[in-house]
Amino acid sequence: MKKIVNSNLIRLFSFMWKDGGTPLLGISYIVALIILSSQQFLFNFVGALGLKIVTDSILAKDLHGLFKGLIFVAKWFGILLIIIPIFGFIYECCIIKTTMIIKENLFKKVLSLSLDYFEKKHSGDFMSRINNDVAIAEGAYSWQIMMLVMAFISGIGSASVIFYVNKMLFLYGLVIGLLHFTFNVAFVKPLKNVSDKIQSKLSEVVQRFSDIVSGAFVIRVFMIGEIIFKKFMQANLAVYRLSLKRVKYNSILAAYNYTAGWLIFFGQIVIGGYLVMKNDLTFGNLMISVNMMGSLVWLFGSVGQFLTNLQSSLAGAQRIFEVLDIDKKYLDDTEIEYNCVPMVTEINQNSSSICIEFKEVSFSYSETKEVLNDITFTVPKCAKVAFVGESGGGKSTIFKLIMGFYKPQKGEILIFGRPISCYTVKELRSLFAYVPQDCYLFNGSIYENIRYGKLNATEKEVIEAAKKANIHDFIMSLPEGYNTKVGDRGLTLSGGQRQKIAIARAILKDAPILLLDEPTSSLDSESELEVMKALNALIEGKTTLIIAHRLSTIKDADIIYFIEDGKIIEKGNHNELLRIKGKYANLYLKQFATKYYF
Ligand SMILES: Nc1ncnc2c1ncn2[C@@H]1O[C@H](COP(=O)(O)OP(=O)(O)OP(=O)(O)O)[C@@H](O)[C@H]1O
Repeated sequence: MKKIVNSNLIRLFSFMWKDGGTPLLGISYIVALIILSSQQFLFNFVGALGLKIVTDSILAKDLHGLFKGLIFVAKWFGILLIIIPIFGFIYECCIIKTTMIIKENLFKKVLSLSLDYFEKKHSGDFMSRINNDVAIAEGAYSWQIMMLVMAFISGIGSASVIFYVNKMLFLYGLVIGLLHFTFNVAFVKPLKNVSDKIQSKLSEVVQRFSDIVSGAFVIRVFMIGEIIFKKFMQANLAVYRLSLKRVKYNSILAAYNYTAGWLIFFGQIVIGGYLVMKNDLTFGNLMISVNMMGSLVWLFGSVGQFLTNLQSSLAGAQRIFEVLDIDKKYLDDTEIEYNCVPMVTEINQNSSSICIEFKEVSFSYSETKEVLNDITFTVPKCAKVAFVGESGGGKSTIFKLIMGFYKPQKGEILIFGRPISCYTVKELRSLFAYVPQDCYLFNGSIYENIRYGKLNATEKEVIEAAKKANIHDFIMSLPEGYNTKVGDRGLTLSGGQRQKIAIARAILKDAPILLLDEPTSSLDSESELEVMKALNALIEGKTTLIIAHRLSTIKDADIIYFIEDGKIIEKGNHNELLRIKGKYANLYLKQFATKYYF
């Protein structure tokens, strides 16, 4: 536990020095931390000295001494009142900057992760870590560390002053403080346990919220709102019950601390008063000791709680570090894994008549099930090649391998005659334009969304691409035209309009290979026709790989591969496949009959 506290704390502080931080930030933070943590002791000390001067002067009927005490207090409080806000401001600036740096590092890391990682994790988990855990971790380097340092400076400083004033009162403070510490520490573990449980349930609550946003459409169509709500309420109620438990512990502790504080105070007055009566202590020194005892008792009473709070915050930091430390194998930088020196020569797209070649490729996501089984095929340059077959056959997996998201366990994939392992990720991805089933539109304008295809495209190029994709007239009919903002996930546009924007984006990219993953599957026949027109503009002169369930869209393909259980079981063009009366013909006739029937 100690090691985790130490290493996570040091790592949190390290963001002030490196990975975006600077020595100036680190030094400013430490100086501000020390000054702010000393403020309580300094105020108490100045106040206590002032009180001593004033009470001793009152008892001696010394008016001059009374004024001296007043001036002393006013001078030092004035100085502190100027210094503390300045360093408070510097401290807050350091905290805000550090949190920004941590978020920046997290964002960069999540951006660099491979598709594989996202396919296995719930997006709500990332959201929870970025929102909740960053805020929790911030507690560690903002107020928790300050409270801890403050308790130590104040407690040890006060103990020294009391020791100097009177040994008996010091002994009383020490014994009573240790008893106080023991009682408070008894609550630390149960409080920590309950806080940890609340944290993990809160993450579940965030995930449920993420479900109702991302799955808004499905929830409504399937009318599963009630069941999703029940699941949310399970987590929400758990947070409520655990929070009540925490409140119960905190209430008992607060009542004890309040009572104990007064009893300690009275005990001190009684012992101190006795010493004053015996002339072993001046009344002024009793005042100093009364003022200082509060800090000593505070140190003993709260250090356990402060350490626990710090530990909880560091658990939040640990969850952030888990993301930052995700293994290299999950980084979207396959060349690290492929262990192949990238070629320095330009990719020669004209050197071969074959665009893509799979040579006895086998692949599985896990050890239990082989998804592609010794698959061999070619895609000639500028051809339109379709992949059809039953769901789960491995069609999308072929696309993922081509784009380098995964590497095959066996066999070789060549693109323009060059092994995929010898491409850098940048080289490889520049070869493809991709139109998925359901296009993701980023928060922002339609113009920005199309321009993601080519970041340095001119306005003319963007408009040209939209015209080719047959979406320009629609965009111009919107009140704000190309500047129209698309909502989160592009929900304000129809499926067909979103697809056409994705096609315009792909046209703008002007890549030699097109990957179309069932681009019309979610559309009605009218929109399908429209999108197919747009696709024809995109396909012209390119090598096109298309996954299709609706066979009407790929009748004109040069080659059709029928995939089943990770194997190619039929190959040919539409007419050839119909002639052999195999699986393709069967599927086509089924779809044709359905269409005819309806
Ligand atoms: N990230 C993943 N991790 C583990 N298994 C996966 C993953 N993605 C796909 N699979 C599994 O691999 C198999 C092939 O999936 P794939 O998506 O390639 O099929 P498909 O032919 O494209 O199906 P569909 O036509 O339904 O899109 C399926 O059994 C699927 O469950």
